[in-house]
Amino acid sequence: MADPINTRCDLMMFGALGDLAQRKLFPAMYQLERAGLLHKGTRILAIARNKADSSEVRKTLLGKLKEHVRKDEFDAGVAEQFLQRVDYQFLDFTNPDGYGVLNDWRSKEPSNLIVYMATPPAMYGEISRNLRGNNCCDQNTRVVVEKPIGHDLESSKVINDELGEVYNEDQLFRIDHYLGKETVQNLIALRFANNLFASQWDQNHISHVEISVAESVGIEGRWGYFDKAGQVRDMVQNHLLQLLCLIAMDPPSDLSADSIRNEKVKVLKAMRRITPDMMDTHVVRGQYTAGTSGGKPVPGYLEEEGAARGSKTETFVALKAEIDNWRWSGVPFYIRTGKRLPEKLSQIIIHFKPAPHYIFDPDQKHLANNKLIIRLQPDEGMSLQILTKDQGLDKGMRLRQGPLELTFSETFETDRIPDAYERLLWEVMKGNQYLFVRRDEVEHAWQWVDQIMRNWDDSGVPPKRYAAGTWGPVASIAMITRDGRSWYEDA
Ligand SMILES: NC(=O)C1=CN([C@@H]2O[C@H](COP(=O)(O)OP(=O)(O)OC[C@H]3O[C@@H](n4cnc5c(N)ncnc54)[C@H](OP(=O)(O)O)[C@@H]3O)[C@@H](O)[C@H]2O)C=CC1
Ligand SMILES: O=C1O[C@H](COP(=O)(O)O)[C@@H](O)[C@H](O)[C@H]1O
Repeated sequence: MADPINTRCDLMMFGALGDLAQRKLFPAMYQLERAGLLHKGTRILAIARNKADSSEVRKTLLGKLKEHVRKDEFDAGVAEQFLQRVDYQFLDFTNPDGYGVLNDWRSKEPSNLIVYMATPPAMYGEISRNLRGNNCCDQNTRVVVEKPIGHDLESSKVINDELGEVYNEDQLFRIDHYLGKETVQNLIALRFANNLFASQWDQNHISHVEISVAESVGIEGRWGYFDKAGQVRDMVQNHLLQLLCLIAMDPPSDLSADSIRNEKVKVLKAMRRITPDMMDTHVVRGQYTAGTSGGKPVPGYLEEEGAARGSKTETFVALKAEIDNWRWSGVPFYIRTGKRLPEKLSQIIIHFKPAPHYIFDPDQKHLANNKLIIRLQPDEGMSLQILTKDQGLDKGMRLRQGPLELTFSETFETDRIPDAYERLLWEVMKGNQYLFVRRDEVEHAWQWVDQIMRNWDDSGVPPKRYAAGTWGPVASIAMITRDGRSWYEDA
């Protein structure tokens, strides 16, 4: 068990009554309380624009904790203790004159301050200026901002500039919640603690890599947000490119934030631009139509609540990415992500090249490459597919493929895997930036995805349809089949 934070820090939560705060952030802080990790003096100021008082908001938060914390992890006593830390302040974030009360709250018991902006990103600059204008922040303030930062490179620069006017880079904690997932951090351990893999991790030994992040949910009532974003901005620009970087980066010299971030940036810079002539072979965009999910009928994207007719926003994308550097030359990274796919499943598959000289049954040659399957969620673990001799006198030297299997929950008898936001909030309190994204990472990632979206805008070609409950448009299967390969579950 980790030790509680020994320096007190207080938290101002902007957007405290929004979806993210209620569903993820308060439950995560409740879990830190349950684990005894919060400093006993830590206070939380929930800030939103609903006119309410602290006791009403505590009641609302209690209801949300009951809804979003697993039943066997909910303890009324811990919830009560946690909610005692919470005060509420209503405020229109755009009104600079309202921020004085925040300063009063802060100066009652000064401490290190964390400002969490669970608000639309366009507000980050204004909130920051208003905080500074009212002396609510200083050089020790840590500021947490959510993704996506902007909707393209240009708008992200504006937001980053606005944040940079008030805070130094070492005060900024840009969230990508995938970096808070235990299994994603495990990629660093897998690669750099096991020389077995480190020595095989390049184009000499790996033929291609697959990264799939499939969601069974649709857009969950978030049409207003999602239709402006789409799956590339919502998932690829951040989560999938971060996964790709962790798989592709060179070994960092240590575990410091900048060593890791420097290596990730090198990968992003080496990614080959996808030009208009590559769109047919390297990119597939899709949009779901009516179908089924969990055995029940579900509407298509254009029939979701609040939908506008004729939207071309993608709910699925498959990409063939290439990294032009010494390590990865000629090794495609096939990535795909979508909503309303058959199941929730995030996995990375490393396909190793076959042995240089094959001596077994020619009919079995297709089996002859090892695969490392890294399951990020659910059923976290990994499996190395290796070839052995089929047992029995009659089998000769026939081969069979089987797994060396590591399922974390079984092998390590883990009680529970903490939610990403628990880890991330805990790291912010400790002031560790290694699981957060630096400005140049965000901007290089935008640069790469922007050209894809520009190509879509220029061509005007609509997304390909796929029925909810299927693995995306058939074109995504054709994209990988053309290279003589298949997505792992089809193999
Ligand atoms: N929800 C999610 O699952 C995820 C969200 N994010 C990011 O997190 C951030 C928050 O998202 P989400 O919680 O979904 O958004 P919501 O719209 O649900 O919440 C935003 C909150 O900010 C408040 N707000 C907006 N403008 C003002 C204002 N001028 N004055 C006072 N309050 C204001 C809203 O109040 P009101 O309700 O009155 O409008 C609401 O409480 C976004 O940056 C999003 O991209 C990232 C990953 C996942
Ligand atoms: O950031 C986001 O992530 C979720 C998927 O996260 P996961 O932890 O459940 O895999 C996605 O549904 C959402 O649209 C996106 O904004």
